[in-house]
Amino acid sequence: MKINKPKHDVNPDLAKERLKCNFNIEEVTNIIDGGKDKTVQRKKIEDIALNNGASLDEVPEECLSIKERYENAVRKSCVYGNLVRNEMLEITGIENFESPVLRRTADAFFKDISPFMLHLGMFVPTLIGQCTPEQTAEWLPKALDMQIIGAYAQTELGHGTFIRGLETTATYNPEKEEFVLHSPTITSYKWWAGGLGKTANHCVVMAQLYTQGKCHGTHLFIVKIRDLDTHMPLPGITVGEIGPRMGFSSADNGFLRFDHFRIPRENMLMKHAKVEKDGVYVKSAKHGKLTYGTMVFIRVTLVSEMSFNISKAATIAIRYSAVRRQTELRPNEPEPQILDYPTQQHKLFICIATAHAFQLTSCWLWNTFQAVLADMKKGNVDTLPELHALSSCLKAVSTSDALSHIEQCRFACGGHGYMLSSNLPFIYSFVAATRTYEGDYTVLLLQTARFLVKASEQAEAGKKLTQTVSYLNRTANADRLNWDNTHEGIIKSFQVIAAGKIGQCVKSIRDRTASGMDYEDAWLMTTVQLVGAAEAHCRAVLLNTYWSEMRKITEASSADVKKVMHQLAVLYLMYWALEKTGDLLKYSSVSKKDLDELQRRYEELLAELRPNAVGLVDAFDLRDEILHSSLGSYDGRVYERLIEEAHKSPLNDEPVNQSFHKYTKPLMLGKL
Ligand SMILES: CCCCCCCC/C=C\CCCCCCC/C=C/C(=O)SCCNC(=O)CCNC(=O)[C@H](O)C(C)(C)COP(=O)(O)OP(=O)(O)OC[C@H]1O[C@@H](n2cnc3c(N)ncnc32)[C@H](O)[C@@H]1OP(=O)(O)O
Ligand SMILES: Cc1cc2nc3c(=O)[nH]c(=O)nc-3n(C[C@H](O)[C@H](O)[C@H](O)COP(=O)(O)OP(=O)(O)OC[C@H]3O[C@@H](n4cnc5c(N)ncnc54)[C@H](O)[C@@H]3O)c2cc1C
Repeated sequence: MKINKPKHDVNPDLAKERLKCNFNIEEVTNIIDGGKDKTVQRKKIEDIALNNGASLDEVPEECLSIKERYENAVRKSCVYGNLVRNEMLEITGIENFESPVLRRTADAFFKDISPFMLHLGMFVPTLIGQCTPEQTAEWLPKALDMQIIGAYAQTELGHGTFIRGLETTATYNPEKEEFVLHSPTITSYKWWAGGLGKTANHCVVMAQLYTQGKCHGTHLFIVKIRDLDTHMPLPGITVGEIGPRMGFSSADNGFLRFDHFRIPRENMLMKHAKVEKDGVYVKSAKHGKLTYGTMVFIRVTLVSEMSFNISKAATIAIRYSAVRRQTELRPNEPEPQILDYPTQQHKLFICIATAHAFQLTSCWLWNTFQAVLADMKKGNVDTLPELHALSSCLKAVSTSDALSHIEQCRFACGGHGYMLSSNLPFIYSFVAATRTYEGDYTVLLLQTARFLVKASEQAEAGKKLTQTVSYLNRTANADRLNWDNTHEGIIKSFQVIAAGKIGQCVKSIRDRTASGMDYEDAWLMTTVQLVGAAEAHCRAVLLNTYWSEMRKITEASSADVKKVMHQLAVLYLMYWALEKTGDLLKYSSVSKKDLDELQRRYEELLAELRPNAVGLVDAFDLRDEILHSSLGSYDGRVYERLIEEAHKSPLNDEPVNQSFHKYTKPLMLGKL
């Protein structure tokens, strides 16, 4: 397999690691990609993206000023967007414009983020999901062809989570057949939308719809905010960038204020509800939350996005750990590779397993999402609540886990991991945002908890539940599970933990209402437990899905690949069992002896996986251009690259910085 042709000789330690690998790397790559043909397709697309010199930066992007960074990112986005439009979509098919493969190639162009990301990431999906056929015909081709560039402006300065509390108004005027968009307060400024500040000329806006003197709640509108020729903001629009932030530094997150800004009636996105010419409001949707569809879609895609980010961090940290040597174990012996330390393996091997767990779960979630869309096309919205509950908890837990694993990867690289040239800080700050955007962690787990409490009550009433909560039917009357030290036993114990926690929440709410509290207060008082219950449910889903999908997907694999994939999944089960020993002790008959045995097996498994660690991250097949890391390149020439990157610092442009003459010398001479 032709990958990552090294420019230099490979670091000898890394070369030795590759000889130790005892499975076929390409076979695992094919599994991750979803099949051999998909690997071939991905490589073809990567060649198109990466053989284009425009992705290269002469000066590292982090060394540029805010303006230069943005301008450079726009330059690269245009080249990249053009490649997507003219060459890559021909290979994936236009319907796959958001394929993870395209997403992956974007990383070769942007260490941080493209100002166009939200155009493809949210604006286009909103047009696809919220327009009537006529509206789709009007706007979608222009958006896909980049003739119009859009943002998704929902969040306001005063409200992000509570969508019903948004203040922007869209008031219908039947005489002119127009909506008037207005921002009535300072807190109603649209805030945060990616690409809105300087890049977009259109945006989708979430606003409270008023017609015939009545408010009908939040609806979506497409709004042209800038002149397409001059790019000047239109009269009635105040738009700008919100200022520097922790990450997302090469994009332009924006603010937007409307001053009685008029748009045609046809600009309301009318798939699920419409306003007739005379102002009559007509709702066609069978479910009240279909205007939130883009968020559900993005939550679903974020699970695969997290797998990708963990795989990048794990590749960097494991290759580095094979090269780095530190501390004598015994006098006069060579210092070991830090990858030989079990504590290092504990930090890192879970990252490989988690990347696989999230990848397989994301494929399964994607299929569930497609099935729900198909149901909805037939007018059946019954499966939506389960999808909402699933996508909410998987988004929350996958982003949160990804963040802590990526931080562990940085810790695993010691001081060098703190360097921007390692790329770990970029990956970390990018993923840090995902825990908040598209629904904050706690808020989304509480959405799942609502579903679980209802499901638990239905199980209690003897109703048969849907697949992801069917364990509540089986465990409704179980108190403590008899511990069974098998893989299936661990998965079952997580289902029992989830059932136990949900049951405890239901009991707390009931006890509180019985003692006179109203339901809202009883719910509020129980929210700490409810978040824990939803997390436990999510862990049960993740463990079960990873295990069963891994077994399915490796059915036809070679024995060595089957073995290593199996080892990773077992590691994942054991890691979480050991992380949650308190819960196991509470909800199962597990003993101290069982837990000691589990710990011993876990430590043995780390040692068994050790020879395959580099092979496993090579199987992610992340080209150097995508990794952007001085520590994680395929050739492992870590120290040479660190020195090379240091020389690129603008502070090294001259031997003496002018500040010496201006400030330091006068201070030294007492002349300041
Ligand atoms: C050219 C270069 C390009 C380069 C790259 C290209 C590739 C890019 C590809 C991919 C990358 C993608 C990147 C994405 C980047 C995203 C950036 C960030 C964007 C944003 O953040 S947008 C804003 C997101 N905002 C939120 O998520 C807000 C969170 N809040 C909510 O979702 C809701 O308000 C709520 C769920 C918390 C509560 O809503 P509400 O008050 O209205 O509802 P409730 O009363 O609580 O519930 C009532 C009822 O409804 C159910 N419900 C709620 N939501 C949904 C839903 N979405 N679907 C179905 N049902 C829902 C809820 O459970 C209740 O049910 P019950 O009554 O209990 O039955
Ligand atoms: C990098 C980035 C990009 C973004 N891009 C976009 C974009 O393109 N378009 C867009 O519209 N928005 C965007 N957002 C906004 C984002 O969607 C919101 O910030 C997010 O949904 C969280 O809402 P909030 O900021 O109002 O947080 P808040 O809701 O104010 O949360 C603050 C704290 O309060 C807690 N909290 C809030 N409500 C509850 C509750 N009911 N129960 C318990 N705890 C609660 C939360 O858990 C959190 O700890 C972006 C945000 C970021 C960081």
